[in-house]
Amino acid sequence: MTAEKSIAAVVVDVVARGTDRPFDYHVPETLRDVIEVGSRVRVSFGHRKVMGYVVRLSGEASYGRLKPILDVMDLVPPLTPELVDLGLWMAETCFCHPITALNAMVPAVLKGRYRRVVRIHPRFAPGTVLAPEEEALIERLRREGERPLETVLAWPGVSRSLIRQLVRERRLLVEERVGDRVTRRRTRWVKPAVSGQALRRALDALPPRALRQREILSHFLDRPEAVPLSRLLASLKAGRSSVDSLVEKGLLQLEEREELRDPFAGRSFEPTSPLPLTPEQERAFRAIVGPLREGRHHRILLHGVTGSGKTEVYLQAIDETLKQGRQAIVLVPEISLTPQMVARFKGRFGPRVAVLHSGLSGGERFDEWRKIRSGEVQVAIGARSAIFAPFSNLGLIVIDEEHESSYKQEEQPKYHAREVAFRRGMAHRAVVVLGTATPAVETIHRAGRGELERVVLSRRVQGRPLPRVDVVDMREELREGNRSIFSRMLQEALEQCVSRGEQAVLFLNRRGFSTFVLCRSCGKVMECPHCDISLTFHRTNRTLRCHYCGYAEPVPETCPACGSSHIRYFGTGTQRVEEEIARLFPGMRVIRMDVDTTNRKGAHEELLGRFGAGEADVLLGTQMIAKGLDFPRVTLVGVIAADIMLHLPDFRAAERTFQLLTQVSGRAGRHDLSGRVVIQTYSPKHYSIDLAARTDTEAFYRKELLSRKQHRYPPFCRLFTLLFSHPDRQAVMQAAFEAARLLKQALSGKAEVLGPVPATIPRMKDRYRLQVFIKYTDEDVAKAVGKVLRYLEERAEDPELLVSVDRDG
Ligand SMILES: Nc1ncnc2c1ncn2[C@@H]1O[C@H](COP(=O)(O)OP(=O)(O)OP(=O)(O)O)[C@@H](O)[C@H]1O
Ligand SMILES: [Zn+2]
Ligand SMILES: [Zn+2]
Repeated sequence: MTAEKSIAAVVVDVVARGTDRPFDYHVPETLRDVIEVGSRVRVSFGHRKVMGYVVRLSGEASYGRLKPILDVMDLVPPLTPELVDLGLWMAETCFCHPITALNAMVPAVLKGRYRRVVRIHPRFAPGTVLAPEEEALIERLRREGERPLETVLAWPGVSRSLIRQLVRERRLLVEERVGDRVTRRRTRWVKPAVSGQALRRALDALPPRALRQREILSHFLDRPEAVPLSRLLASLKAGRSSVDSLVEKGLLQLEEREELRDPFAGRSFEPTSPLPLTPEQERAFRAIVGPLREGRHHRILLHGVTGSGKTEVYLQAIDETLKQGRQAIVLVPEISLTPQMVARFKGRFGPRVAVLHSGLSGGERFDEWRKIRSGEVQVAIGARSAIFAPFSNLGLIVIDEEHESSYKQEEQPKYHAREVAFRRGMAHRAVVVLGTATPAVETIHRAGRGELERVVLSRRVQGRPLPRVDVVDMREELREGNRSIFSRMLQEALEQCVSRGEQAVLFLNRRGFSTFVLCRSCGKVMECPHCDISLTFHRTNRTLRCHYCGYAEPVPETCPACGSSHIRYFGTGTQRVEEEIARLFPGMRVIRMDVDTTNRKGAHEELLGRFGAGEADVLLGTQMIAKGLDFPRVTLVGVIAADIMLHLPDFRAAERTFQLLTQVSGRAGRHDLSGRVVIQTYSPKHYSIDLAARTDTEAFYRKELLSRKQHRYPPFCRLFTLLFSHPDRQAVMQAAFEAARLLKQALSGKAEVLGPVPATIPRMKDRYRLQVFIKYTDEDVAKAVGKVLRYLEERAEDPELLVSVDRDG
């Protein structure tokens, strides 16, 4: 009986006011066997046909007459019921449309694609008189069948008005088709079409000069199983025609098979076996597998210093997970999804691992995802969105470098992978492990309150010491007449390191260095005409670009404000440092890694490979080299300017600085050679820098928590940031002040409403931007905020007004 599947609640692929709830559809008898919660379906919505996801199946309708589900799009639903549930929860907690949340969980190629097709009207009246161009169009459509509208419009003599005319006369139909962008890779295979005996007879009957055909038949006599056509032809040096004639004779047959793309095809990974664990690692391992074996949801913070062997613990815990027939997800920040990291997982688990990273093509990503959905692989490793890997029996979720800000998505749905992991962990009774040397302040706070178990790895493996860290006060350097980017201490250390034949990593925070263009006569800084932000200088093609809207202009010869020709422009920070190294240390070999040198596919990997092979003395780079790297010959780490991030208007500035410095320092002396770190700064006394240098993690978290408590910031409250934007300054002011007033009224006594104040970038893409902050602890506030926003949206009726909501803590 499938009567309980007669009604489907569908979230449709339409983002508009009023569509943020499921709509009921009737499930025709014929589709009841295939439809499931999580299925993608085609439905009519208004006068359109759209894609949607089934979020509930039942036997009762909320309305009398319902429109039918037109089609179920996949044999296996892309979402599991658990993921559907997760999506609806995300929509609610992230203030986004359910469809936005559901779409975020499937590969991009499955998202709806809509196109219009032209075909001949089924009730086309023959015998009517047609103009020659009409005749030609109809004739061609009759031959070729239904064609996309754009294609038809490109045919000679066809215009929009001609089509409109024929549609009105009921000779043509223009229809909307809903599909996706899925492409499948197919290959041709050949196999015998007859028995071995028949093949033998055919072989005997072939004339001796039909050499290739004889060879092909002998091949199948020895090995009757199917082979890819191209492989057969290559191995026998035969041409396609020989196979074709055997197919024509009915001896062989061709078939198409679908092949899953393998982004790592043809690459071998050195197999590795589990290492004997250190006592600390052993304790961490037991903390994980205990609840894993009991099938109990549990949360663990694995707080281990850099180089303490966290990854080995993950690997062995995953091994245990697989032994129990369950699956594991490992999240790593995109930038540390390095070839080294991938090799460690592939080396241990081989083809049981799917890797999801942004370098894959849409098709490759889809295929990796299907291997997960079908159970062909049991481990998924990837960046943030891999948290949605559609496993059905998760045992373990690992989030490596859990403090990384990239785990929070910046666009809708604005989810945090950590919160999603906890929710999935509960649903599957899985263990969630957050691993890092520098936990997020909120994670430490949660551990302190017993919401997570904290397990510490306090030592590097094999008794390797943590590197010695020196802090250099750059103000002092200037006072003593050193105007170089390099302090004397860093210069000396670099020189010594390289002369010993060892390697150095120099780290530069990209934001820190002047990349803008300045007039030295009047002080004007070149700014984007659409955003209140200075333009960035790009040396390679000598342009000024806006990193927010993409605006570009050539570098001016003279100042647009005063006409002076004393224009000073700076290369990107890393380029400047590279030049300085060339000046100070002629002959030193440098590999530069920044957005400019790594935007080509595979460049990242290639540069790291060359550094690992000893082709350079210095690796110079931005954030992207801060973590995950493990090179035995690196003994010096230099931080060019540590305090840049401290001055960002962000309550996490100190936390981020501490984390970054600790992580970069961790790159030095990880193997037999001992390491050294030099941190250059203008604020050596700041606790985030001082305590990072002294590796006094506990003191840092104590101090930071105290400061957050005093200033009332997360984790001691939760924070909403509402961003209002509009092309008109007056309109945005009005909306933001009105919202703040309403919110203060609605939340009085329950939350603190601050603002509106101009956003950090007060104008972007020609839109003025204001922010309102809400600090609260009471969960009901979230609902009230949602209500006020909806009210404002509905009342404003101004399509130009955009409000975005961001939740923190
Ligand atoms: N039990 C062990 N015995 C010997 N070597 C080990 C052991 N565990 C890990 N190692 C080695 O120690 C090095 C550091 O380990 P790993 O990279 O796992 O540390 P980590 O804590 O993940 O580091 P980070 O957070 O700094 O990236 C690696 O080269 C690893 O192979
Ligand atoms: Zn000027
Ligand atoms: Zn701009």
